[in-house]
Amino acid sequence: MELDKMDENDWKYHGEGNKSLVVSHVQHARVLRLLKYSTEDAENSHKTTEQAFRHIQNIVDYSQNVMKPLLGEKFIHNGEAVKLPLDFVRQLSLKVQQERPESRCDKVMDTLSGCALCLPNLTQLSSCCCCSREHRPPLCIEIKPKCGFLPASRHITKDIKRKVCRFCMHQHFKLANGKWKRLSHYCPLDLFSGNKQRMSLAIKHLIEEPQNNFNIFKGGECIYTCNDDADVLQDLDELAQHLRPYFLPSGSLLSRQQSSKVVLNELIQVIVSALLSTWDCPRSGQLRKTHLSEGRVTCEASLLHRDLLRNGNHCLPKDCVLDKILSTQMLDNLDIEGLSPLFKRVEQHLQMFPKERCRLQMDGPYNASFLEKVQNCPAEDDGSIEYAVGKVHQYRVAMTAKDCSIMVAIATCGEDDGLDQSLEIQPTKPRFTCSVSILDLDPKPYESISHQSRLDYKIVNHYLRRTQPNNQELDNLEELANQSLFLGRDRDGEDCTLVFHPV
Ligand SMILES: O=P(O)(O)O[C@@H]1[C@@H](OP(=O)(O)O)[C@H](OP(=O)(O)O)[C@H](O)[C@H](OP(=O)(O)O)[C@H]1OP(=O)(O)O
Ligand SMILES: Nc1ncnc2c1ncn2[C@@H]1O[C@H](COP(=O)(O)OP(=O)(O)OP(=O)(O)O)[C@@H](O)[C@H]1O
Repeated sequence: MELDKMDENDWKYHGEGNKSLVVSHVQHARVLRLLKYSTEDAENSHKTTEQAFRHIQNIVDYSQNVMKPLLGEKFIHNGEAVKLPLDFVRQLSLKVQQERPESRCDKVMDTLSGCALCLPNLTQLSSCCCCSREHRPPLCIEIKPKCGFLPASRHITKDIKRKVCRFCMHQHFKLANGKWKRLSHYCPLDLFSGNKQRMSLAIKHLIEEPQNNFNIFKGGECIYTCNDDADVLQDLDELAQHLRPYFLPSGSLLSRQQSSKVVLNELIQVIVSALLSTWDCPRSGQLRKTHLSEGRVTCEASLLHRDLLRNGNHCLPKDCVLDKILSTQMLDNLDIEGLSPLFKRVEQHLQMFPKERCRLQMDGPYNASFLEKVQNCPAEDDGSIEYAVGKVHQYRVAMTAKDCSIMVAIATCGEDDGLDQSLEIQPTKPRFTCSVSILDLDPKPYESISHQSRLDYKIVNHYLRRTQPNNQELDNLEELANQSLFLGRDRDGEDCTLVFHPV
């Protein structure tokens, strides 16, 4: 990419989240990820290009030096912080504006700094030689799985948190607040269970109600996502028509309705296989497995039949993508309730000794020493600031793993195609090669921990009110709220990307 010859016509809108907007190159498998900020911050922002560049470089460092060792080399793709010509960025912003979903237009793209993150386009298989010979463009499935376990911390004051997972409780809160109009029946604990039946159902529920947890791309174009108009149900038949050439032989005599069922089912099986694959030893019969303790793998809100939940196999092949994400999420072993007093200890320490912020790496740098603090935090609280900081760092890393996305790129391949480093799955069915990546590995700001505590309270309180009126636990919650450690302003009114808490 020649930075001095950037032309907005070579780029198109690809997608966006809460903090960044992504454009893809029309020919090369590259994307640019540009930061966004709220309109009020646009007026007040006095950030220099150097600060913006540092912010993006921090994201790169965190992904490379912290998340990559934890999640596995093979799933993480290095990005590069780049400085773009301002004129190009302004033209690009105008060009993509009309493509943006209304629900994301409360924030604007950063057109002031010219800084961005350049990444490989993960919706396109990078290591597959067969695409050149195949007419079918690669498919890519993006899943934002969210938190896959029930907390077991002794600090938990609300028993419901040991029974119903955060995602399922959060659904009710989101519905009440108008974020979504229908409940998703997806349960992350089913996806992370390692049990193929449970995983298949989890993916079926994602397809039925994708919200912001599921997208499908074909040849790099998004063909299936959540409708901005949440009243409209997803068109599964249209999706099946897109998928038909990949999963059904061309002469198939099945009716349209039958074939829809078959292809969606095939898609689900391919996704399950990819999520369970251990890239290093795909055909080894002796895969190591990660077992979770029984109580932590089933959510009472999941729609699955209790027998399946009780009797199923609950383990993930060691080192598959779900295993890596789950074990990183589980670095949060105190729950926000156990972390809050430690966060307060750190806050007080920093108030007394502001210069310690740097030594303790509260905002980075994200280097080997930061990772060392995460990995070698003492097991027991010895009352030290080092312990508190270690747990805060672990919690932030876990938050990143709870909010990342998985990209499963698949392509069909002919009989004689080589497989390179991608993995052949389902050898007896139409043949696919597949690559799995993890994206959105940004550091979560230290300050966001106070928001997490308030949000946790709101989600649980709302869920209990909704499902168990007149519950004694609510009185305890009220009391807890009054004693709340965090009296700061709610993030609902302050969330923004370019606040530049130096991360
Ligand atoms: O707190 P959660 O679980 O609602 O997660 C937020 C996500 O909401 P979700 O529940 O997935 O719809 C939220 O996603 P959406 O904007 O709702 O698509 C963001 O990913 C947010 O991260 P960040 O603050 O932008 O870095 C996420 O916030 P963090 O908690 O990761 O900071
Ligand atoms: N390297 C990539 N290749 C292809 N698509 C990408 C890539 N990075 C991001 N995307 C697409 O852009 C979307 C937004 O990116 P991303 O999730 O990083 O944004 P975000 O603002 O950090 O999200 P969040 O709301 O979780 O904070 C993704 O959901 C994905 O569809």
